[in-house]
Amino acid sequence: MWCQRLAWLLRGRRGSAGRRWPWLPRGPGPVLAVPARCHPTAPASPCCAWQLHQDHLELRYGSTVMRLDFVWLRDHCRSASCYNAKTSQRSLDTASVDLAIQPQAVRVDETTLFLTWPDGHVTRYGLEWLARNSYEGQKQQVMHPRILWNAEIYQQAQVPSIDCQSFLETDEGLKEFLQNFLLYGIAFVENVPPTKEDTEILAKRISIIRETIYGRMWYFTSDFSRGDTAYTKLALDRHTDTTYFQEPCGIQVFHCLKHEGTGGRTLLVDGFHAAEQVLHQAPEHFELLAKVPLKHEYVENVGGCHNHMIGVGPVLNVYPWNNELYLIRYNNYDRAVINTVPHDVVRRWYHAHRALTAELRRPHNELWVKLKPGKVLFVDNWRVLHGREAFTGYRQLCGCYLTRDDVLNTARLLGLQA
Ligand SMILES: C[N+](C)(C)CCCC[C@H](N)C(=O)O
Ligand SMILES: O=C(O)CCC(=O)C(=O)O
Ligand SMILES: [Fe+2]
Repeated sequence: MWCQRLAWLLRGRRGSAGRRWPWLPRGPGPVLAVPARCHPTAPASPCCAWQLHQDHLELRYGSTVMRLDFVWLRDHCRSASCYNAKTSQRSLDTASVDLAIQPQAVRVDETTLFLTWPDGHVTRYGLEWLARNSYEGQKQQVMHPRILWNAEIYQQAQVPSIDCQSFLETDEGLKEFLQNFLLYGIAFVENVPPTKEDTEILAKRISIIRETIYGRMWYFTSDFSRGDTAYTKLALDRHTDTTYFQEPCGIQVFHCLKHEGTGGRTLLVDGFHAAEQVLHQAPEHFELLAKVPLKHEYVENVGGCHNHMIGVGPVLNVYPWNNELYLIRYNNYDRAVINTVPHDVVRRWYHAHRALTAELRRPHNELWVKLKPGKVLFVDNWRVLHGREAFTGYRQLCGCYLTRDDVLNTARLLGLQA
């Protein structure tokens, strides 16, 4: 039996105080009868214990109990022949791993798990690395630390705007800006010269500009030059943009270059805060909004502009392993005919949508700001909804969309979790 060849060694984290445990081979099925215990030498020290099962290794390290599949373990060997540390790429051909592979020997010392495979290859795994990278470890973490807000929470936090020069010329300024942006989903840069060119320089400092049917850097006024209500003086209810793209734009940049008139304030609402309220009040609504796929559509035939875009996806998008929200698609103007939902679900979906809308419309969730020349707003279009009050007079905005991956890339390079 393979399990008889194992080194039956169980050690406390401090190594030498470890004890041997006789683990009885039992043929197929869970092999282990004796529960693994940990024997730390110091009472409060984290400890490590392991147990072998038919297809996985159960490893307890500190407070994390990990179930590590043998194929997964072989696939994640970081030895020089399996992994190129220079490029951080796997060299091992995963398809060459026997899907019934089992380790021949297991050993754990205070920092490392050692596995010997049937061909003699030895893999070492740092215990800290396993705790961070195992499913169980990942489940306990959030991908994106955030502060969900309503108007009061945001205002009380007194999140500062970042000065343009510090944003452009110092890593500290850029990092502070990105930290605010990641936490709240909105961030401001001030003292920016009110031109499209200067706004573009700002955008390029953190990302690559995402060119769309609206162009790269866009200007817009209420001239109805495009077939969309944004190009009028009408009020716009809270929404996210480009819901009709298969991948909605990640970030939207707004710079109001001119407004001679009244009204035109910008409305901002934290979509994740509202969704979280729905989750607590009625989890079945949350689940429907996260499961039911819908289409959004953009049909334009104005002047020389002819476009037809369709995007498919649920209103709420969550990571399945921890239920963490990562994208809200909410635009009642651009929502297409619902033809992807069977009749016995559609009414429940409308109830769920109503519950979310009611949350999004609670006055205490509304943050109203008047954009002024010189103050540039960055909005996480995967999280924060924007809208605007109707206005009079001449109002000109410029801005652009940014590719999300590149904003997060910049944040990670500055040491932020993104
Ligand atoms: C920002 N800019 C004026 C260029 C485009 C506006 C797009 C408007 C569209 N209804 C949507 O929500 O996606
Ligand atoms: O005019 C505004 O302030 C915003 C309009 C809008 O929603 C957009 O351009 O995406
Ligand atoms: Fe918009």
